[in-house]
Amino acid sequence: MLAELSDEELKSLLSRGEIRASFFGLGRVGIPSMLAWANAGARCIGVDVKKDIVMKINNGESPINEPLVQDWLSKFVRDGRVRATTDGASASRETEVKVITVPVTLLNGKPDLSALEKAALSIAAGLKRGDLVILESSVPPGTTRGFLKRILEEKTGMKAEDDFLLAYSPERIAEGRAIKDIVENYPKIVGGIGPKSLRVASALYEMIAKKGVKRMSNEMAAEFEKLAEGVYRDVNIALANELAELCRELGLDFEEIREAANSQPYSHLHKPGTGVGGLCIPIYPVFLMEKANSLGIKLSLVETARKINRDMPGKISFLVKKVAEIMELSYPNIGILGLAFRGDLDDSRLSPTYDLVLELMRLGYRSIIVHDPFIKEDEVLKELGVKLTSNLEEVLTWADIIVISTDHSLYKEIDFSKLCARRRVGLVDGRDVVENRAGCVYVGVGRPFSYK
Ligand SMILES: NC(=O)c1ccc[n+]([C@@H]2O[C@H](COP(=O)([O-])OP(=O)(O)OC[C@H]3O[C@@H](n4cnc5c(N)ncnc54)[C@H](O)[C@@H]3O)[C@@H](O)[C@H]2O)c1
Ligand SMILES: CC(=O)N[C@@H]1[C@@H](OP(=O)(O)OP(=O)(O)OC[C@H]2O[C@@H](n3ccc(=O)[nH]c3=O)[C@H](O)[C@@H]2O)O[C@H](CO)[C@@H](O)[C@@H]1O
Repeated sequence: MLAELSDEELKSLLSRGEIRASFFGLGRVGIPSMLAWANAGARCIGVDVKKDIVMKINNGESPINEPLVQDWLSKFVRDGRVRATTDGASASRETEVKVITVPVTLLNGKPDLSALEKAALSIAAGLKRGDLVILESSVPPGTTRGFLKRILEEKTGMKAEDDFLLAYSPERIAEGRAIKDIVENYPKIVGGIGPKSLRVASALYEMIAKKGVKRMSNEMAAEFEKLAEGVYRDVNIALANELAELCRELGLDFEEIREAANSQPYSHLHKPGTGVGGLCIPIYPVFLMEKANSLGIKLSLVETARKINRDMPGKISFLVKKVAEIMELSYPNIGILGLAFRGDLDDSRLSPTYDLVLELMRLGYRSIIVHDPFIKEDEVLKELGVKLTSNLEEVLTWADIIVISTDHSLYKEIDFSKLCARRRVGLVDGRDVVENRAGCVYVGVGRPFSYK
């Protein structure tokens, strides 16, 4: 029984490979999380509903593009330290620790806990007295002590904290540096349903996160902390978007203002852009607003910020319209650079580029091609009848107006002034990343129009 062991005994068991852990949800968070536990000594069983992911992992092949993941995965699968299955109940039966990293997103604007429910039922089917369950997905406050605890207790007849341990610990990774974020970059935030759960989960995480553990007063504080991190970002991005528009209309470069303002430690102006995508930042504010509304509280700043960011693709589409008018083009060929929601990733989930395409279509533009260096095909664009290409030259020579939607490093290397010397090109810089733009009909999200 984990709760009967001291912190030292727990750590020693983990490092000696005598603690078995299962991971429910083998995605961009779950795989790095599982590998970080394996790296600390755990014997791991990954669980996913997708057979192809399970098969790839058992073949030592990473289903995701993340630094270190392929090396660590092949090593730990070869050592027998990591394997995967679709059978969650058996994985739960065969492990003392169960970590949940399934997606918790939105369905019709409301929190969607369906994947969490399925994972909880699988875990309950194999939950044993003394086991530890840890929820790592970002969730609305109260999900662990309400939704998750209820399923686990009802299905097993056991009591959380008394019979099995239950903790919440958010994954704070950023795709592209997931393993380093877990193992090196940040302290692990841990909250327990009770003191025993907190102590055992913290002792184990201390073996994984070099920056140690921040023990929270309870599991809801840990849930809330994670959402607060994300909402801080969404609100600050909205502030940047609002100030950038004013700078542009005043003939100022917001990038210059931002850099100067941030030269003192109390200003952290964020970057303006085409919008806010990914499975985190656009979703966390909704979790908090939903909870607040249920208590009759209005988070008006959070709500306003979300609206400002949601409106960005529309604002960018109007800049395209303005550039087309300056160039006297009624139906320009529009090349959008970037489908991924953030630079140098192959993840397009909730990408603002989708909304940008729809807004341009709403303005009557139909001749649109999207470029992305990392994403080869996309169902949504296919359904919209919009071509996706990885051939940058094709787009740069075809487009009358080029829109930078994602801050991929590749786009910062393009010499747009050379391109604009050859022919008249409009350039809408949705991420204010273009330096050499002389000769283009240019406007940035936070930079004024220039035609020379
Ligand atoms: N992606 C990020 O940058 C990030 C960062 C921090 C936190 N998070 C949180 O982590 C969660 C997961 O994000 P992700 O990017 O890893 O998602 P993902 O879509 O990459 O991976 C989720 C995996 O879970 C699997 N799955 C779904 N239902 C399942 C079930 N019932 N049992 C087992 N597996 C199941 C899916 O098949 C998929 O492989 C998010 O909801 C978010 O709250 C994400
Ligand atoms: C653990 C976790 O949840 N980690 C999160 C993860 O978040 P993420 O992977 O979703 O990436 P973000 O960087 O937040 O970008 C989201 C969208 O916002 C746009 N954006 C961003 C900054 C800006 O100044 N202006 C913008 O317009 C950007 O283009 C993109 O569309 O990593 C971040 C650190 O990278 C963390 O802080 C954040 O908690």
